[in-house]
Amino acid sequence: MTNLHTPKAVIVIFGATGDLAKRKLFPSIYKLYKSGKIGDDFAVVGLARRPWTNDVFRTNVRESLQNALSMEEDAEEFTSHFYYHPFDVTQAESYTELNGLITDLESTYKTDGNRIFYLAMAPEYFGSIAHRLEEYGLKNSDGWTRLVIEKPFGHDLKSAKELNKEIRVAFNEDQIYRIDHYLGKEMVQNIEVIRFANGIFEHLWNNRSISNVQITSSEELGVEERARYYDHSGAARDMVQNHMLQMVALLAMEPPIKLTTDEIRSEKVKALRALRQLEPEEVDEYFVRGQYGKGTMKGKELVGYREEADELHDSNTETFVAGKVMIDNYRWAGVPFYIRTGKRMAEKCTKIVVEFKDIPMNLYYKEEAEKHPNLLVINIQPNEGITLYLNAKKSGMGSMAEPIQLSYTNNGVSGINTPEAYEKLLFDCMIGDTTNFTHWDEVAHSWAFIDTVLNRWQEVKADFPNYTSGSMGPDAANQLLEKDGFHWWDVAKNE
Ligand SMILES: NC(=O)C1=CN([C@@H]2O[C@H](COP(=O)(O)OP(=O)(O)OC[C@H]3O[C@@H](n4cnc5c(N)ncnc54)[C@H](OP(=O)(O)O)[C@@H]3O)[C@@H](O)[C@H]2O)C=CC1
Ligand SMILES: O=C1O[C@H](COP(=O)(O)O)[C@@H](O)[C@H](O)[C@H]1O
Repeated sequence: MTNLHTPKAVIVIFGATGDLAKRKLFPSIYKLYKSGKIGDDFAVVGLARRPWTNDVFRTNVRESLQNALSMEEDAEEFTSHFYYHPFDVTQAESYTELNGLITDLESTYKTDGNRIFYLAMAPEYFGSIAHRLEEYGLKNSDGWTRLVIEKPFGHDLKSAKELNKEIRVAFNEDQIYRIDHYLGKEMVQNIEVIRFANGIFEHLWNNRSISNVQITSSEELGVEERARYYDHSGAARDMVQNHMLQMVALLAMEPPIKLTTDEIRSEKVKALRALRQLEPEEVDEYFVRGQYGKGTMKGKELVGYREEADELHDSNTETFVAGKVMIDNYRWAGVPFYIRTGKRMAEKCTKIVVEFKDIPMNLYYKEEAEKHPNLLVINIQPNEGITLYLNAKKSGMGSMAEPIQLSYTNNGVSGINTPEAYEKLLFDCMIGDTTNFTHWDEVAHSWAFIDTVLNRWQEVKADFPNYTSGSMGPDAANQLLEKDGFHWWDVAKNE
């Protein structure tokens, strides 16, 4: 299966017995293998403390493939590339042994000394692992070495800076792959193409033609098994600082002069630099937080966030955020970007609605009729596609108009939680393409923006719970738009 162009590497997964490895990473590597994107010149080393053997690990990998991909077929050959090494990241001697194991595998699998260190572990270990990889010579191979870091990258700007400093002692910026899995989603990657490969949009993509942009990423799931992590994080850190602001950057950036990593990242950074920094007293005007209470979804009674686990009984953590983000530059002055994300909402859906300004005089609708501005809807998940909302003449007599839709559905429609995004990002990492990973400057600007909101929220206790499970969040999220004369477009997710 190997050909000259398939990348070769030993992939070392720190935290290989954990949830992320099982749900996302193993299925992604398998899909790359099955599609021939990676050949036979690879090995995966799984690290974690529990005393597993290679056989136990391989069984675990097979189970993960069965669960994630509902596959029946035997994956014996694939899993033979997987090796398990009991390992405590806090123990120095572990690293020397690991180096020996990797070196042996490099000669067995002819991976040219290429090494990926994937940190699928709690973030408090990121800095020390990077440091020890350097200290114990694991970076001194004949090939390239890359460090993949999961989120969260810090808890605020200060801690993110400290973490970055620690990592940068051992790795250069171009060796660091900070994962934001939204950047691996097909339709998120499509934002750039829709914008810059279509003359009709680029002319209109500014404050003269667009009245507002709405980005929603709603989840039906609650906090699940992640109460410890989530309660320390909350929706602003978990979703807004990274995924939501990355989507804002892609929608707002200027066209890159070339499709190179540096040019694209530099345009995204410029957009993030232009985010209007709020004064603490402005936060309540621009941002709304929420926490889910009990409710019903699809006929099932659900408990509130505070009842999900004992330690959450008086939690002040937000499970919902809506915000108005302003971008103070020539293109976007005066155009609000509304963002909204939360858990236990009515549906699992991520979509972007670009609302165009009304024409000055519309003779084709009755004066009192509801307005039908043109909308461009980018459906990111669960279904993938674009819909353009236009107005056309009602068939028959007269000249009255009616709203119509032009829709494109992506053929590669994927279900929720498929490993697709990780598959693409892992491959990008193997071929050394950092475009769809977040550069430090993007992380820093996003934290600087969100820190103000979080600091304000820390000062003032919220009146939680304030939305029902199965709803679209607190009323205040609707009022945020209503006071500007807009409303959230409830466009169906299939369109
Ligand atoms: N799960 C998800 O859907 C997502 C996770 N992430 C991020 O991915 C990372 C991992 O998350 P997740 O898989 O959910 O976490 P888990 O808690 O499920 O897994 C943690 C892993 O770390 C290992 N581990 C813990 N302490 C040590 C140690 N001292 N030495 C060696 N191994 C250790 C555990 O194994 P053992 O106990 O055997 O040592 C386990 O394999 C986190 O940064 C998270 O924020 C990001 C997005 C989504
Ligand atoms: O990063 C995260 O994302 C998921 C939502 O991802 P999606 O691909 O299913 O939209 C979210 O559930 C999780 O809390 C967060 O850490």
